[in-house]
Amino acid sequence: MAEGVYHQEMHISWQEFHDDTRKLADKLKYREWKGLLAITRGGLGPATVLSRELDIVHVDTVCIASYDDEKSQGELNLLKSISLEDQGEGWLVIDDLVDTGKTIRLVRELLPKAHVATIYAKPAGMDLADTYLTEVAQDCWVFFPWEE
Ligand SMILES: O=P(O)(O)OC[C@H]1O[C@H](OP(=O)(O)OP(=O)(O)O)[C@H](O)[C@@H]1O
Repeated sequence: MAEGVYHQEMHISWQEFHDDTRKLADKLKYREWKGLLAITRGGLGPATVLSRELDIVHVDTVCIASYDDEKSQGELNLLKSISLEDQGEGWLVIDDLVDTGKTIRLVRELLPKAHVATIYAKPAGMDLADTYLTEVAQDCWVFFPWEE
């Protein structure tokens, strides 16, 4: 593990990811969504499951890169933005994790009325997610199955 702010790690299996994303979907079934936006790349896996669970066919991406391989976050790089009517009202944005909240802050600037959901949330950024499933300690680095 890299030195610095991370002192623990958590490895999520494909089964755990699938189970957790279905539980997140249950929290999001209270309304119809106009569409689903995945924040790349971490939101792509959850978007596959959510689009089925919530029966959303209109799926698009907001492409943002930040962390490098050394677990340090560089400047956010907005590779593909999106423009929606009504400031994103009625749209669901999905990411795997909110950590510092920098990524979601940028998405909220683009789509202030969209509903932002993540499966996992760390304390520093959790208030920026409208819905999340599970809190993770700030000093824990999460490994997703698609990264192993
Ligand atoms: O709350 P923050 O501190 O902004 O961190 C969370 C973001 O970091 C990860 O993406 P990353 O930039 O590593 O890119 P990836 O999804 O391509 O792995 C994750 O998928 C979130 O998008």
